[in-house]
Amino acid sequence: MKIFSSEQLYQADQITTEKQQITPSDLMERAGTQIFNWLHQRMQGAQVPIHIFCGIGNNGGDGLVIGRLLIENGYNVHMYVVNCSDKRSKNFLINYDRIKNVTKSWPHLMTSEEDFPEINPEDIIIDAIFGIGMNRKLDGWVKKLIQYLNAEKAFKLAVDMPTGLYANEPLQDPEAVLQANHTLTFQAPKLSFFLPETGKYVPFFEVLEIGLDPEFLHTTEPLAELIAKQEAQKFYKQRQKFDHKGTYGHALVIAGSYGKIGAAILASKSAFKAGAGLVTSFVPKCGYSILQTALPEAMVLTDTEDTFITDIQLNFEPSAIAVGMGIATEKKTVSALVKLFSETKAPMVIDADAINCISENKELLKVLPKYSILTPHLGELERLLGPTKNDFDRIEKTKAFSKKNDVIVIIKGANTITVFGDKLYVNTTGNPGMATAGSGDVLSGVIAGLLSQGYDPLIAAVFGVYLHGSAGNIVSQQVSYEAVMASDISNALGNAYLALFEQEPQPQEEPQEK
Ligand SMILES: NC(=O)C1=CN([C@@H]2O[C@H](COP(=O)(O)OP(=O)(O)OC[C@H]3O[C@@H](n4cnc5c(N)ncnc54)[C@H](O)[C@@H]3O)[C@@H](O)[C@H]2O)[C@@H](O)CC1
Ligand SMILES: Nc1ncnc2c1ncn2[C@@H]1O[C@H](COP(=O)(O)OP(=O)(O)O)[C@@H](O)[C@H]1O
Ligand SMILES: [K+]
Repeated sequence: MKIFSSEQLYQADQITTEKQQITPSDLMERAGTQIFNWLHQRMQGAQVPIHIFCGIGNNGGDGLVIGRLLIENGYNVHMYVVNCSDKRSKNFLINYDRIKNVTKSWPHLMTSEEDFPEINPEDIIIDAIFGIGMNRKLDGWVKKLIQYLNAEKAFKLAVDMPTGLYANEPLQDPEAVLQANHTLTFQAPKLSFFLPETGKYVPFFEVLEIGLDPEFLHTTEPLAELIAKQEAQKFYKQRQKFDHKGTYGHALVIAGSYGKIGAAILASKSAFKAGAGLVTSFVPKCGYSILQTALPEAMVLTDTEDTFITDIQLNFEPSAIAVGMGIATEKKTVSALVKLFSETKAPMVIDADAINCISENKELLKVLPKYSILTPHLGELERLLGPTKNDFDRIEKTKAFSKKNDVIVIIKGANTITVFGDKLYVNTTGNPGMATAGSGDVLSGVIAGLLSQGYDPLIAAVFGVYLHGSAGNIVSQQVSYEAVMASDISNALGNAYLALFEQEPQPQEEPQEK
């Protein structure tokens, strides 16, 4: 699914009205009707008080349409206009006028704190104050209204976006954002829903299609691409009957130091689980017996040094490499990386301490192989790029880094984002159970396993992140978030592949009366 910017959505709006020969207020009617249908299906006429707060722009206009339809269908509706400015939009005014046709009680005009209504915990609040058109900080009584509503226990439903958030710009005032329980967003999710500083205000959302021009939606390069099952399925390469282990490549995992050999085990095992034909682990000498015991399927090569990596000597040509998990940042390790980066032709995943080595020794950037995949968590990323001001600044700096160095960067987190030049891929799988030691090592192994099977680096990155998160979801459903361990995620990779083509359970039909 595509994530469009607010500018693109305005453009889509305009093209749609032109091509479909409808008025903007017809489009608003569609949008409001979608939300009404959503509510009506769930409420079935229940007389719960619904408080609709409408701004003075088109988001407010949507609120007025929703209110009108609810009133027409006999719901218990209380409408308010958050009258913070005289500049009411044309389509707000059209729908303001239409309210007259369905009720004698005109929406309550709010102009100060004194107008804040009483709301009970069982009531419903609909936030149609601002949507994608918010263009400045909320202040004065409007900010107080948001805080007042946040303090209420009533269920809060946001129209298009929670008021106070921007679609694709950083948050200005965390104390002036509506804490919506649910958001119904039009046509495409917004980038801010997926970033840590802003996404926390959008715990649940659904996309409601409003019939924007399909050609525009199809042909426009989006701000980002959301990767869910439907997208992930397209990446999968079917195995052929006469394939043999050579077909799936020989992955090399360079990892571990004294006390951190587990990183090499987790990554090597995950490369196998992702489908690599052969896996060799390169570790300091101290890791030899540990690896041979823990993972008999892997071949093991060792450094001359006992406790850390100093010189990577190979006796084969790997088809993919994952390097850096638990290798520390000793000077000799940095030299070994310079040599590896300069000489190796295989596609590479660069993780953890290998990223830290780059941050501390910028000369490594000069030899970074093209299309390498870097997999930093936020701490590693800040070390690499320097401090960033906010989530959006971080994305822009990562794009610049990716372009300058011709690499793919995976920003790991709740919604991991893969960055390649200006392209962004936002992952939808994963859960807080995966915030556990070693889960990053598993991801590096998975991506190396995909690379070794011949997946293109960008696809290996995006697909690997999806499968890894999916495995994490499968495990957490079995054992709880708390009990997820990295080795469980690795073990669940097989189920993640199977889940890729599993049919979703169909909703049970209501029993029919005879
Ligand atoms: N294609 C789409 O996405 C569609 C969008 N529609 C709705 O239209 C919304 C966008 O409408 P608008 O562009 O009118 O924008 P909004 O309704 O979000 O409000 C913006 C208006 O309020 C003013 N304003 C902005 N920030 C303010 C602040 N902090 N304090 C006081 N005034 C402020 C602006 O000058 C502008 O007039 C969407 O979010 C959606 O709800 C639908 O009606 C139809 C289709
Ligand atoms: N809250 C979360 N939701 C979803 N995924 C998460 C969450 N926290 C962590 N993860 C995932 O777990 C992995 C953690 O990686 P990392 O921090 O490198 O772990 P380690 O260094 O212990 O191996 C990443 O893939 C990240 O996206
Ligand atoms: K809103």
